[in-house]
Amino acid sequence: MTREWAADWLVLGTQPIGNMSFSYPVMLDLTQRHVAVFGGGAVAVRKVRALRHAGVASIVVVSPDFHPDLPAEVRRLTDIYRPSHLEGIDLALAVTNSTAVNDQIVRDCLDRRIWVNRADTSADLPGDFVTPAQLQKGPVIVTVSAGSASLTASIRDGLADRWDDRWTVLAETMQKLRPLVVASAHLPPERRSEILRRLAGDEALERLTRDGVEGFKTWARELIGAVS
Ligand SMILES: C[C@@]1(CC(=O)O)c2cc3[nH]c(cc4nc(cc5[nH]c(cc(n2)[C@H]1CCC(=O)O)[C@@](C)(CC(=O)O)[C@@H]5CCC(=O)O)C(CC(=O)O)=C4CCC(=O)O)c(CCC(=O)O)c3CC(=O)O
Ligand SMILES: NC(=O)C1=CN([C@@H]2O[C@H](COP(=O)(O)OP(=O)(O)OC[C@H]3O[C@@H](n4cnc5c(N)ncnc54)[C@H](O)[C@@H]3O)[C@@H](O)[C@H]2O)C=CC1
Repeated sequence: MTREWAADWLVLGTQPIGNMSFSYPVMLDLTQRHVAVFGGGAVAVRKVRALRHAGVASIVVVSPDFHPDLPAEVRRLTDIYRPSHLEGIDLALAVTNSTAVNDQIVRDCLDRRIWVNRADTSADLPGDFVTPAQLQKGPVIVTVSAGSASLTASIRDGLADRWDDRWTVLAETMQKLRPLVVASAHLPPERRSEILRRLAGDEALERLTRDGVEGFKTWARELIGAVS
């Protein structure tokens, strides 16, 4: 009896959690893009902070009221959502506390081919993307999407605890050295690939452990210098 119940539970457990149709990860450059956020509550505050951190060209928040923590620099439009607010917008976030309004925003964005996120969930009108949890370590951004906000954040925190600080040093070094390797036009492509692999591989990690950051950087410069 217990085993049958357990088996049923396991079968249920294989169903997708939440809406897992958001399955194509991208990293967006929004520095030339115009974003509209509909709703001015706590979720808007979090999303606006992340957008500002990403250097978005312009953000407008449209809402009848605004949370006190909403960044002061962001443009505010005291109004309820209207389709005319979508003019000139590249990306929209439907974060009002009304399912019907969020539905309408998603519909209007689909009609206009504007990419849209919604903070609540809907099977019929899910929008185009969800915002994952993120962990930033120097130039490295790790994102997590698990189909449940709390699980997503918890996995992100688990990854943060397991972060190897040597990866941050590798990424910072690679940011400087990769352009030099790529610009070495006289090097055969396979040699360039080999150098880039060595700068990112186990040997690089071992050098960092053994020789410290400065020793590693000297090795990396020599590796490039020897062939350029
Ligand atoms: C589908 C998605 C849509 C989207 O927003 O894109 C969505 C939906 C919903 N979130 C809800 C609740 C909460 N979400 C958070 C926090 C975060 N939520 C984020 C993403 C997403 N949330 C997308 C899925 C991402 C994925 O899994 O792939 C994070 C990762 C990124 C971000 O948005 O910044 C950010 C991490 C912040 C961090 O960095 O720690 C907190 C905690 C807090 O507020 O402090 C709570 C309260 C606690 C709880 O309930 O878990 C509810 C129920 C609302 C209700 O009760 O009605 C819904 C609706 C529903 O599930 O139906
Ligand atoms: N994705 C996520 O991480 C989370 C999502 N949620 C969902 O997001 C929704 C919003 O959450 P909160 O910001 O905490 O709610 P909130 O109640 O603090 O804010 C909602 C905002 O929407 C505005 N609004 C209402 N009707 C509007 C309209 N027609 N046009 C423009 N703005 C309008 C309100 O005036 C208010 O400023 C919740 O109802 C919930 O479904 C909630 C928590 C986390």
